[in-house]
Amino acid sequence: MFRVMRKLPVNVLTASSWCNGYVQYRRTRVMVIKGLKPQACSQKNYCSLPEDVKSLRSILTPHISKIRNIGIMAHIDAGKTTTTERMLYYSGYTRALGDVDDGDTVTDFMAQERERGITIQSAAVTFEWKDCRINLIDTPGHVDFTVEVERCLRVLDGAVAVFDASAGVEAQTLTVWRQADKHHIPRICFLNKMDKNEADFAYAIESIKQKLKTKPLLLQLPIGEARTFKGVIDVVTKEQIIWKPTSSSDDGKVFEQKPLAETGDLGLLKEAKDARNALIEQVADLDDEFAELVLGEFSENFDLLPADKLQSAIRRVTLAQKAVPVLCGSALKNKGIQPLLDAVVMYLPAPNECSYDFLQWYKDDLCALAFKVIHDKQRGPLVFIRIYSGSVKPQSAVYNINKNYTERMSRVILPFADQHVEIPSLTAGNIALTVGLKKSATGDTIVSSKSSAVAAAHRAGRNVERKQSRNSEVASLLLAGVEIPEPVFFCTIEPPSLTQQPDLDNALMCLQLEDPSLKVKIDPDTSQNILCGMGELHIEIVHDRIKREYGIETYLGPLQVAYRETILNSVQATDTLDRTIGDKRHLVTVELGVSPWTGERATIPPVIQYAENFTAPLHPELQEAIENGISSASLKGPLLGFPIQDVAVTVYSVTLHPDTSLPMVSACVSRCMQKALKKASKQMLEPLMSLEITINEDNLSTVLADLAQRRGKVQEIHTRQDNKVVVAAVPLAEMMGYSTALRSLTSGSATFTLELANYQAMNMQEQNALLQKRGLV
Ligand SMILES: Nc1nc2c(ncn2[C@@H]2O[C@H](COP(=O)(O)OP(=O)(O)OP(=O)(O)O)[C@@H](O)[C@H]2O)c(=O)[nH]1
Repeated sequence: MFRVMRKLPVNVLTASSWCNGYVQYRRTRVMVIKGLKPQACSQKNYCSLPEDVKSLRSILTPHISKIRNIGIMAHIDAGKTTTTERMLYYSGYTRALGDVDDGDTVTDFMAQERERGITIQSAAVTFEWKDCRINLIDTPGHVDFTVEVERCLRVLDGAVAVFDASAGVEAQTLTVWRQADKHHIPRICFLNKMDKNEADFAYAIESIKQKLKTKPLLLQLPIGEARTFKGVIDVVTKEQIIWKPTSSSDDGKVFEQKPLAETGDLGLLKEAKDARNALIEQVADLDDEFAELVLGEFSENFDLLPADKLQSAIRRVTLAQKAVPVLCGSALKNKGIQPLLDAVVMYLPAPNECSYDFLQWYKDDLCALAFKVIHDKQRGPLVFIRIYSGSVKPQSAVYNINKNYTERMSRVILPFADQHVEIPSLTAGNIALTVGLKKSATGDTIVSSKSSAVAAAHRAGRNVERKQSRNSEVASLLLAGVEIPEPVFFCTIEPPSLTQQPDLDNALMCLQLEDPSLKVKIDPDTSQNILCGMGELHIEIVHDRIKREYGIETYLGPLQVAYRETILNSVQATDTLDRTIGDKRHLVTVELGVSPWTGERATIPPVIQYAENFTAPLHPELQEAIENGISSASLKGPLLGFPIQDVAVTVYSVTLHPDTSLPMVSACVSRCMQKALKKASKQMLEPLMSLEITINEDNLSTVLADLAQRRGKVQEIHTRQDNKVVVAAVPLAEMMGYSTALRSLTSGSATFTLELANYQAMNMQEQNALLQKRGLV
């Protein structure tokens, strides 16, 4: 029935740590699903549920308790891809074991994409294991407070952490582990590469204890070491599981599982009993219900304790994140993956076992999070959504809270195996691929209607209709979505010829939907496109993607820091605009004042107040025109034209000739505000970054000396394992090329993360130097 799916290893460049300004290029294997066009299609490229595929039918409407939304996280090269591939193979998702070694080039990849009009990356693959539906969600390999990682972790209910058993916990494992801690995600550890000569089970366990500060629950012990590694002892059931090649295949599908008591291997049996007793004691320490059971009925002989009682207790402590089950195997040698899948089903939570605060606001209404957008050249954007409550149906209108926009979801698809199965509806807990949502971007929250959002907001104690409600605070409250940091770098981007401008605009629009940390603006003076991103390499990667994926060779202007401007004193101004257009006289006089805003939180849109003597209630359209004028003036500060921050505007009076149009009012307000800003004492604000560098002690003094030259202020130096961790605040302007500089200072042994802390006032000397550089002093 299914066409063969082949996984093509393709090297592409992916951005990892985008929002910290520190991006690493990495070669990633992208899953390309071949034979997309199903055989029994009701419509082109779509397939209704094939009648003869019973298993499909059974998993299309699983009970929520039978769903697992999981991710696989790992340090680079720990075996994430190989493990995932085996999972897909044993579940029947793929028909052949994929080739993990590098092979095809990016060009081949692009050719594939062109040929079929779509590339399905492994953003979320759905497969069946036992009677559960597993949605495996891709998590990026390199992570550190990134939008990419945030969006993935946001939709995961559980995760498998894969380790190289010869290396134990590596740097990136620590980072992803911390991220998962932050999102309270229950985990299972898989010690991979047990076939390697250097594999060391005990060492890996110790490093999990020491470095991750967690309690590993040894659910398995390896049988054999390195080349002789052939299987595992299941500590919970006291069984041995041995993978033996058959005469026809060595794909690991066949394995032998039997109680150790029957094998006659007394050594292994003793090992299993000791490990089981230790496990029971450990779990009893963490779970009162289990402790009662063990100390009562089974205190004399733990051997009599049924495996299912122990499994239930392990599940409870795993979900409570008091401990982490550990399994082992060798993905490459096809050993240990089926028990790992069993453990995913058994110990990781179903969506209804995870608590999400915002669910109470929506009750049974739809609430879903768009977590990935991919572009299909024929069908437009395909949006992956995680449904938290309610359900989605094809041909239904949905409301996007972030965009304040209602749009139609034309199709709901389950990307199952190599088929896109159209489904009539999908309920809470599921991951769906939707067609028709043209404006929805990564991180947006989708609900059934605007009134449903308003009702949810009321339940959450907020009023969505209020003017201030579109601010990010309320949006994130309603969505519990992904927090998108403000871009801190920008540059101009131009197509090779004006005829390609529409193509470039389209490419930029598509990329923005996929990557919410990328922003594109138009320079009002030059009409050039301005690309705003989170770091030097973020912008480089966007540049590269436009070339590779859209075939446009663009030119980037010099990279610049996104400064802001503010004022230090209160000033008033008056302005009059008097123009006659045709037979109409547009006459308006505006009087307003600007002053520094001293609220708790920094604000970019100016805080607008109306003077008390503004007696007559303003017509809403006139008010909108006035406020439009204020916001347009605030985008261009009086010093260098950067946006204004922390300014309050008081409108004293607006006097109009009856024929005056609203755009004229906006223009006059804008001009008057610019006049006021110019009169005030002005201050440049620069982005201040918080920097964390992990280095070995030998490099500490060199790195500190370099930081001092970059106007960095060291806030803390502490020890992490054998390394020193330096925490500092450094102006972004001093961090250009830091990745290369740090590499050369430490011979490549250091790593760093960079995050926007806030905007700080520049001292007069620095400010003058900057203005001088721009020829303004
Ligand atoms: N010996 C051994 N090698 C393995 C095992 N699993 C994976 N490898 C090898 O380790 C290398 C990296 O494996 P991948 O599966 O690509 O690891 P990854 O974590 O996905 O790597 P990135 O995507 O680059 O982060 C490949 O050469 C694999 O063949 C294993 O169980 N044993």
